[in-house]
Amino acid sequence: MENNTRFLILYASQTGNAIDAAERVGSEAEHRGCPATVVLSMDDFHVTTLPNEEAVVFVVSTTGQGDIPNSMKVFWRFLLQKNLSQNWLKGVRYAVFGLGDSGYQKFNFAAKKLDKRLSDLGGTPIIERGLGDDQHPLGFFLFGVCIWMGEIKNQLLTRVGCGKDVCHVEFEALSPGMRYQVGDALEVLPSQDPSAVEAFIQRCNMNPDSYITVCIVFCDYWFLWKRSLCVDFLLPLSASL
Ligand SMILES: Cc1cc2nc3c(=O)[nH]c(=O)nc-3n(C[C@H](O)[C@H](O)[C@H](O)COP(=O)(O)O)c2cc1C
Repeated sequence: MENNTRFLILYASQTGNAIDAAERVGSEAEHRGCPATVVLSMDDFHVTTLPNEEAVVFVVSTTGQGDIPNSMKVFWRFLLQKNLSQNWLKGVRYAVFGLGDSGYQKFNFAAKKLDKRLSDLGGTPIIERGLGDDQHPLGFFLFGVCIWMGEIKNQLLTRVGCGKDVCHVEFEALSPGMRYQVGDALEVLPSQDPSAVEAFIQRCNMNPDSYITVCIVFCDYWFLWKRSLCVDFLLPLSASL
């Protein structure tokens, strides 16, 4: 992204999960140097100004029986107007991430409909839409944040709901000399921004050589999000976790 581009994250949530996901994307973007990241609920955004945006990430859940969240209703009604031209969103680059539950027949309908409409109005997808699933053992972030941030390709090979998930995952940054065999395990550790680590150490008045015990709290979706927060900040302080 250009330095002066604002990075807008618009969410629509019924019970709060999409807010957490949107804020997580926002903080990741800032962490990676995105200059102007704005996280907004859809009902706090003037939809008429959408064509002025250059980059927008939509984070929307599905509720009811394939329905959109209440906070998306005004936005969606406007987008459905027939008089909007096919070029209305020309120049707008977007990504859609849905939160849903494959136990419902209309899985992630809100995200799917939104993605199609944005495309029909001339928007350009930055990346294939991500569909989070409450049913997934790792929660919705597995299919979401990693894919959004462009780090890995992660494609589900098995059919949703078949009882076993097998994914095709591609890593771009493996060293060419690295040897591996079927069944080997690959550990992925987050890279650190040294200045953020230094600031954290100073703020907490810690000894940089000290060992830290990381306490991981298991509670549904918060697990991955809390874990990555801890690891991001604390890993460099510890030789082993
Ligand atoms: C009453 C209710 C209805 C739901 N209906 C659907 C649905 O039709 N399709 C779907 O994919 N997920 C459905 N879900 C799952 C939610 O989309 C999922 O729990 C999501 O994480 C909620 O995100 P939110 O807290 O941001 O609203 C439903 C959840 C609830 C509680």
